[in-house]
Amino acid sequence: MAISFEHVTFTYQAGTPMAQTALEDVSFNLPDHGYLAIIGHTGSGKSTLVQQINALLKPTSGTIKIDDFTITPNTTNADLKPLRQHVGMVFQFPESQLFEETIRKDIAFGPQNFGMSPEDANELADQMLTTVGLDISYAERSPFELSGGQMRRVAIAGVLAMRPQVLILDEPTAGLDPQGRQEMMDLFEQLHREQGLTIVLVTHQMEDVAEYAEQVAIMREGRLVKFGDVQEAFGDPDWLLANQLDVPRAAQFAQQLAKRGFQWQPLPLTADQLAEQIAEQWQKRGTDHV
Ligand SMILES: Nc1ncnc2c1ncn2[C@@H]1O[C@H](COP(=O)(O)OP(=O)(O)OP(=O)(O)O)[C@@H](O)[C@H]1O
Repeated sequence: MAISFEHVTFTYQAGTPMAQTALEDVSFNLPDHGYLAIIGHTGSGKSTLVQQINALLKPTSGTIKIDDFTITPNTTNADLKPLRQHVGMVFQFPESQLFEETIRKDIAFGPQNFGMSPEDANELADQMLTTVGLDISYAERSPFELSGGQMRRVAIAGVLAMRPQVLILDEPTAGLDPQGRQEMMDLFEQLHREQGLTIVLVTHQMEDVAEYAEQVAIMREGRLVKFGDVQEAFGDPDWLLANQLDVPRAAQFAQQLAKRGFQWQPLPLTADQLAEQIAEQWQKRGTDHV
């Protein structure tokens, strides 16, 4: 699903003395099947922005378009119900929302709530369990017997069982160890690639942005200060540093090597990109010597 924001502003407790503007005149276009990372400091408006995409919050002014859905300040909740089915949201620590006695029941809860028969919902739950990389033998177990990372997978299976076309991930790897983090990010990459899911990822991990995202939105104090392809937006590390944002490690390393004669086109942002360009330049140097 393509997502566009046109001059979106959002104020918490608008019209009261407690009013707090969290988004200010935000506009962007994300293509269908995009993979967008949203980065920025604490309090810059990232969570508020993603909650507009599944219409948990409606704009105070401006318009949001998600495929054929249009959200304005006047859109009613009844109009938004079908949209919410298309947009799945994985909050931070989603495992805290597990509550059923068995894993199968927990995953099947959403689809059944939306009218699917228990048999079909159970079958779908088993499929989703496999999709998130858990064995079917887990289905009858209590979700609370699992490790933290496995519980998170069950919670994600519950979101996927609603068959969303957009998946919003708000710091989905928080609290996981490095291997768990990588496995989780690889799962989202697979869903994006194989099932064409549009992904919107809120993260503080620049390495993940460089490795997985295609587009990046950089927020500062409620404003969108940069939006574009990751390569383009991260191509100027000095700008990132000036905005107190981390530079991906591979790009830092590439900058050091630039002082020793390496030339980058474009600047490598991941270890793979760096290795590939170094190999090309070594090969070229070898040929030049001959
Ligand atoms: N429920 C709320 N009521 C009033 N103000 C809020 C509310 N939620 C967030 N804010 C304010 O809105 C602004 C943006 O907050 P938001 O949570 O969207 O930022 P964030 O970039 O997601 O931060 P973090 O990285 O800490 O999650 C902040 O100034 C915050 O204090």
